[in-house]
Amino acid sequence: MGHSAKKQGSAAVKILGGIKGLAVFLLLLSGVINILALTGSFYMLQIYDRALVSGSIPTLAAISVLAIGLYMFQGVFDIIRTQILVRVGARLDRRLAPVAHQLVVDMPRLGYSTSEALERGRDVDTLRTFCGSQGPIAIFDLPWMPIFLAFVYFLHPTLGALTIAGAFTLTTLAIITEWRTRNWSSATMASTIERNAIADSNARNAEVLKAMGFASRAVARFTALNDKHLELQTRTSDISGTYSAISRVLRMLLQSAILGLAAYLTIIGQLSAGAIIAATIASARAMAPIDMAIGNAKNMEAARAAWKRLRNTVEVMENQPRPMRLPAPKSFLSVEGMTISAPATGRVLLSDITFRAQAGQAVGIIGPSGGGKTTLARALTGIWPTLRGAVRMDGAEMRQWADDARGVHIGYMPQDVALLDATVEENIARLAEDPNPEDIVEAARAAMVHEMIVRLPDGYRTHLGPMGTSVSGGQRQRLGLARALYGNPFLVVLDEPNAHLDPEGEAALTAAIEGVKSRGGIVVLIAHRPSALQSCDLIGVIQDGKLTAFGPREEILNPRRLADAKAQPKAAPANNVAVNSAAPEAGATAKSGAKRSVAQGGRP
Ligand SMILES: Nc1ncnc2c1ncn2[C@@H]1O[C@H](COP(=O)(O)OP(=O)(O)OP(=O)(O)O)[C@@H](O)[C@H]1O
Repeated sequence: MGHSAKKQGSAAVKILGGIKGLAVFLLLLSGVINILALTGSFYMLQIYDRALVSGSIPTLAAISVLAIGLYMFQGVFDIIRTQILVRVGARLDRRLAPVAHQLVVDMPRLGYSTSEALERGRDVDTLRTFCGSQGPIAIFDLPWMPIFLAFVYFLHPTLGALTIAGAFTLTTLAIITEWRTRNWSSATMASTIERNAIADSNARNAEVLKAMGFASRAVARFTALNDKHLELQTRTSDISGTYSAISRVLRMLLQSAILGLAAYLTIIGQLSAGAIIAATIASARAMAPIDMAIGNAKNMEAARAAWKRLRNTVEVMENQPRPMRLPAPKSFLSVEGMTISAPATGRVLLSDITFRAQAGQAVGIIGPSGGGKTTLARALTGIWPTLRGAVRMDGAEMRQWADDARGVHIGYMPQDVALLDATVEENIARLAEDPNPEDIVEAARAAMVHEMIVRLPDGYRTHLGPMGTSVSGGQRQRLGLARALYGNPFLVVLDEPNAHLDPEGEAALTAAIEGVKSRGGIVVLIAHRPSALQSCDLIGVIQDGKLTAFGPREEILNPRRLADAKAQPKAAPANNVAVNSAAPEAGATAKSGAKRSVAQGGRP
């Protein structure tokens, strides 16, 4: 507990570095503003008890000039305070936005919905907006309340006692408001995420909804969640609105009570006439921050929750070790007893996978749908961490590389290639700031997509639109291949790269694989169609989360075995035949094959 509190403290210190000093300054500035806010009360006292009694116009003029001067000072300090708060908000935003966005990028990969991830990004907005609102002003004014209480007490102890009782009641009300809105606010937040996740999913499936005419049902599903969200929001607003109204009424009641009590004290000769108004003004001013805090309870709670989440995020990010820079890998890839679980559910998807490939080799991974091939690709590229065992490049485990440094040596083409909302050039060069055009063209040529790109309206500078939707499925895959090959990475993982490819595209793919092999890279190719496996030296079969066979291609894709498999009556689709039928048998030999190939450094 103590340890984690200390860590949280250090995260907070890091974010708030420099801002804490400003907060102390703001607190002192608020003190000055609050003292100056007594001007009105003092003015009343002086008018009634001095100017009117003496009947002196010069006294009246002098008091008035002094009061105007003090009011102006108060105004100037108020402006300074607001401007500082806005800048504190901006500074927090500048510090937190990159961390929050890093989280937005990381969360979907770990099984969270994109809308939940985006909500974390909005936390920064919430915090910044709060800094520019009345909320922090109320917080900075609250500690100075005793000034006004003391002033009223000084006028008459009974008036002071009444004001203190009022302040106590209103503070209790503020605490109850905060406590009552807290749970509702988090429920409202959860419902916002749920509703936005459905909106996001509907938007992504727009074409399917239109084509098969179930858009209205999708809208109805969204509407139901939206109704739930609105109900929660209404309740939260009802609660804070009710308490805000109660607090306002109480405040008015208190003000009248003070006026009445002051009048009574005047009648019985214990108070001057000027003190009646002075006491009323000062007590109203004492209550103002509490009232403001209650009025802003919803925003305060939202900001508090946002701050807590962001602070925890910073803490997690801060505690990640910063790995040392390693030399570029150039010899081998080894997977050693690797077990992978789904980050979101913890379900084991791949267990005890072991194989090895040397520089210049291509490994084909085949197996039935849902067997775990994509999971393997995610593990090899460091997208998902290993639960047990390790993936190593030249002996160094994936986590020993910082993401940026490792990524340079990895080319990855996912099953569903989605491109960034950027130009062709930026997409291929992985958003590199000042990429070498020759490298981009080299990657494009290797993916045989250069000719296609130069025919686009703006060539390499063509903007691809959201998710790269302005190019065809096949073109997108070839651009994805070019991006994977950019910078000649050591390990190129291609997840069913031939799914949308025409014969020309397949030829490009084969040439690209040969290219990577000849320059001493390693290709891991996940494929359904055996035709794509020609360039592979090794083949692994992944079934039910296990590597059931691994060895030289000729051994695993034995033509006799294939023929035998085809002859079997229950043969599945051609591309799965080799996998489904040959695997168990191959598994027996290839498991030893796998061991042999590991022992021999992966050479067939
Ligand atoms: N993000 C995820 N969270 C939880 N389970 C997952 C996730 N992704 C995949 N799975 C599960 O892991 C198993 C393996 O999936 P994977 O995508 O690796 O299969 P695959 O062999 O690539 O299949 P295909 O050939 O159809 O692409 C499946 O049972 C799937 O339901």
